[in-house]
Amino acid sequence: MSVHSQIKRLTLRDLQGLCEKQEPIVSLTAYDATQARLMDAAGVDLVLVGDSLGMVVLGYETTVPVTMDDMIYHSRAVARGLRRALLMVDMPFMSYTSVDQALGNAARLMQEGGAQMVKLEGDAQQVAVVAALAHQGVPVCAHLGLRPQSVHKLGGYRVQGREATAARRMVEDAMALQDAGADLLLLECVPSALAAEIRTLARIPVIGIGAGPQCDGQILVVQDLLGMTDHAPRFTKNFLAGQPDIQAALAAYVQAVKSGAFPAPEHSFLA
Ligand SMILES: Nc1nc(=O)c2c([nH]1)NC[C@@H]1CN(c3ccc(C(=O)N[C@@H](CCC(=O)O)C(=O)O)cc3)CN21
Ligand SMILES: CC(C)C(=O)C(=O)O
Ligand SMILES: [Mg+2]
Repeated sequence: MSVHSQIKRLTLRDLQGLCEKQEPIVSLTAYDATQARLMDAAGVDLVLVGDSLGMVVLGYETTVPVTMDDMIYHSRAVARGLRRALLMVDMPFMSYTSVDQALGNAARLMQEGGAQMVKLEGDAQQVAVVAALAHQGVPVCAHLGLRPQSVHKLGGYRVQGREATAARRMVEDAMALQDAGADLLLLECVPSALAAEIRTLARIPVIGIGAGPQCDGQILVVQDLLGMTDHAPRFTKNFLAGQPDIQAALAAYVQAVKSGAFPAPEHSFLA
């Protein structure tokens, strides 16, 4: 056995273990091998090749134009940079409209892209797809709240679940996706109290972005953390400010999430 195989690759069970120990799961997006290598070394637990790459890497206005080939190209690069972190990859817009299509595309993300888990934006409509993936042994993260692939339907990137009926529906959707076999929930742009309620009810880890401090883990887009984006959403923070280099910024983010210092109230939506 070579010395290079000594570092253990995290698994879904390890993420569940962190959750049970109440140790926050630290997650970031990555789009290339250099980013992946640096965040892996900094102790990031879960790396997402997000379809946000359409915006922050490719310069589109939304994530809608992103293709399966785009996702696989970047996943392969990120996979080469990781030794410890678990690799999750987004299923892009319209790549999971039926069970058969979702199975075929998840297979490509795992076999060609090196994904250990896939993520899809969903509500109760995606229960059959999540169940089919789970039955085939594909770990799945269900992304609720603000679902950027629906931006043209939503009419903008807004906080979701502010009204009582929408909040109720989100709780029901989260439970339905969990019961269908989802292994993780990701909540984007939801009031902190709603995220806390879903986390209390869920028996699987809940990762938040703009979902307040009471989640089992936190995720950010790496360009926001490094202060590279034009108008970063308010739930982000520039962790490079005051740090000498990118390694130090990544270490500061890991420390801030593990200690519970991030997100602070100004990064959260109170209602
Ligand atoms: N750089 C970047 N960071 C992200 O977090 C991100 C992307 N790109 N692209 C894909 C989606 C789109 N996301 C976004 C984009 C904008 C807002 C935003 O401006 N939100 C308002 C909230 C408005 C309200 O109160 O309803 C904000 O002020 O943060 C939120 C999420 C999150 N994702
Ligand atoms: C913002 C995260 C959760 C995401 O889905 C992405 O980067 O595409
Ligand atoms: Mg995404």
